[in-house]
Amino acid sequence: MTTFRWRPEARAGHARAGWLDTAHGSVPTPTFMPVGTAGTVKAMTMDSVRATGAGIVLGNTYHLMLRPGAERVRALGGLHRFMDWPGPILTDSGGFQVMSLGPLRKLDQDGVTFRSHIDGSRHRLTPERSTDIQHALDATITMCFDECPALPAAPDVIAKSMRMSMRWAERCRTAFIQRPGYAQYGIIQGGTEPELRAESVRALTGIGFEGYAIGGLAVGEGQELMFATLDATVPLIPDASPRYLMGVGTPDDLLGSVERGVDMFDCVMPTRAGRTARAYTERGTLNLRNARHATDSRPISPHCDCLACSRHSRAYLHHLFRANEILGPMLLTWHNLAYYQRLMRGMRAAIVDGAFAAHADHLRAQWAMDDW
Ligand SMILES: O=c1nc[nH]c2cc3[nH]c(NCCN4CCCCC4)nc3cc12
Ligand SMILES: [Zn+2]
Repeated sequence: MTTFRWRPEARAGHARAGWLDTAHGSVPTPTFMPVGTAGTVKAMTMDSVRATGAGIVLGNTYHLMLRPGAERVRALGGLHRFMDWPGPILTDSGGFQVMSLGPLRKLDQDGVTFRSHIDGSRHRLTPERSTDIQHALDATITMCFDECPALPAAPDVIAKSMRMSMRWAERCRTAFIQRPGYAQYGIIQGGTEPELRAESVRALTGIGFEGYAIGGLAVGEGQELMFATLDATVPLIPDASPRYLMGVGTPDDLLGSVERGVDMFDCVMPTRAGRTARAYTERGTLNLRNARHATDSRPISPHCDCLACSRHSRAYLHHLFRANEILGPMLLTWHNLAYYQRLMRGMRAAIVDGAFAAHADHLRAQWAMDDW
């Protein structure tokens, strides 16, 4: 019987390398979760997701409750069976997606009523309903139902929103069905206000969760304010608990956040960029639609073992995107996810080897050289 827990392996300042043990296997941290919104990592098979080195993927309550429906996924054996992903799955709780996707929504102290962006049908999410849906999906890690306020916002607006999310966290914890190897994460809110962040951490650790997410960021506040908020918040989270920064981010965001003690990440950037001809490399990004790649026989990256880099040239990817061929997004999404996984593995190895500071300098120097 597996107990859900994060095990430390090595440290470098606030940065940590460890293992996340779950009912669906153990994952090395720090870890990047490919976004599998509607039960698929867009343009990827689950075998190719595994081949990139991913250990855990993210699904979305909002999308899956609208289509195909949580009860249907439960009847078909849960999300692991449905999408044929045997590893751990974390599901976001839906509040953020309703506020950013759902047209016509009404927020009240009890939850949110909204219309589906797919067919306009009416739906309601509450802390209990979101928790029940994530149980029906058989999510390995269930996220609390919260409100992510738009930034910038006045401190009293942030405080009111955070305190409502803390009341919702209590209701989520009550509704959560505890099972060995499964987890529920509280989501820390409080905008960019250190005192409100501290109040939120106290509220959530008072309830007690298997892990803690830093929510309410990557909503336009900018990297400097995001890092300052991490500096004020992460040290207050119990050391033995896994920390997850939601919606982040660029390679530079990931490096700075790992430096500040974050263990888990998710972001649509590598997959969305893969569909829009933007390639991530050790020296920054490339727009492969650009004519300068039309005759370039080199791989996207000489350091990459993905299908695109081992078998094809930049010229071929350029052609595929110019011709609007489906293989373009497939190959480039694979490459971008492989790059993100290689970045996480490299940071982890440097922490274990006691060389993290030097590795961070090397990464930043490389990204500054966009000369290929
Ligand atoms: O506070 C949150 N609670 C629940 N889920 C969240 C998801 C989030 N995703 C983001 N940011 C996503 C940023 N991403 C960057 C690439 C383009 C699309 C948006 N902040 C979040 C905060 C939250
Ligand atoms: Zn590659």
